[in-house]
Amino acid sequence: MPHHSTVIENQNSIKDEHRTHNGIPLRITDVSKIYRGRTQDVEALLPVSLDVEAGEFVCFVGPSGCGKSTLLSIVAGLETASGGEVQANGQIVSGPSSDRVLLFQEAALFPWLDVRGNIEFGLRQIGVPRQQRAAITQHFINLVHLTGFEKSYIHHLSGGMRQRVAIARALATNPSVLLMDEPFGALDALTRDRMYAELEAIWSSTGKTILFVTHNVYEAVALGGRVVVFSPRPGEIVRDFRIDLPRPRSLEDHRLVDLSAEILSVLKEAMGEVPQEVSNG
Ligand SMILES: Nc1ncnc2c1ncn2[C@@H]1O[C@H](COP(=O)(O)OP(=O)(O)OP(=O)(O)O)[C@@H](O)[C@H]1O
Repeated sequence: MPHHSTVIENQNSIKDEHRTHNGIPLRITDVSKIYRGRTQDVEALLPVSLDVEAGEFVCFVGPSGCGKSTLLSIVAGLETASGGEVQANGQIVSGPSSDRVLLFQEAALFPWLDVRGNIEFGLRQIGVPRQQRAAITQHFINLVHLTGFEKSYIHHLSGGMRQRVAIARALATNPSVLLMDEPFGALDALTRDRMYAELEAIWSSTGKTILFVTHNVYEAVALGGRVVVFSPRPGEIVRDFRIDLPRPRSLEDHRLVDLSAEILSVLKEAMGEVPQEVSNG
């Protein structure tokens, strides 16, 4: 269980620990998945292997139905693998853990609680004393730029603000891994662009390990230190790109745009589409 009294004071040392300690908090080894149905089975994932280092930001891109969400759920411990295993900090994952938090497109917040109540919910569950709870909650409200909205109810917030509440709630219990399944998929383009900058800043300041699923190659390149490309179902990894663009990233950076185009053409090739430039050349 994370040590909550240190969450705020040691924010920097937590970050340093993640950065300097080059451990492998996530090791995915030959993980495959077949959903067994009454009439037919669905082969969702072929054996997939991936090591993720502490503090890495890894994006998964691939066509709809290629098993990205399935893999994320297996890492979260919410779904069991048909073959292979996931290790988190050296332990085989056999169920959910407060150290690996999953966030979805629908922020899944409690409508009967205000922003503060939502963010402190998890802290209450694990018995963090009131005063400490209040301090940790306020810290994360400030971090996601919701200062002044502590008493707002969820239905009064925009989609982007809801996602920020969800991120703050996930961070409050100090997990080492955030698993994000298309968290910005339902947002308008402008809000989405703002959320990229916010998430990048949050990641930089907290040093969390992030696995981020998206359909959107541009989003993956804007955020990820790695972009892992999946083939169509049954999904397997076709490429693992390192993205060395400087941070904070500018969405107008032509290198970002060029790299997105390159990865998109790899994705299209995996989908059996011949990229335009290639067919013309
Ligand atoms: N519980 C389930 N039972 C049966 N089949 C499932 C189940 N969950 C997912 N599938 C199937 O497994 C395949 C992979 O699904 P998954 O949601 O992991 O893909 P995805 O890449 O995340 O897709 P999307 O980007 O559309 O969310 C799909 O064909 C899906 O229909």
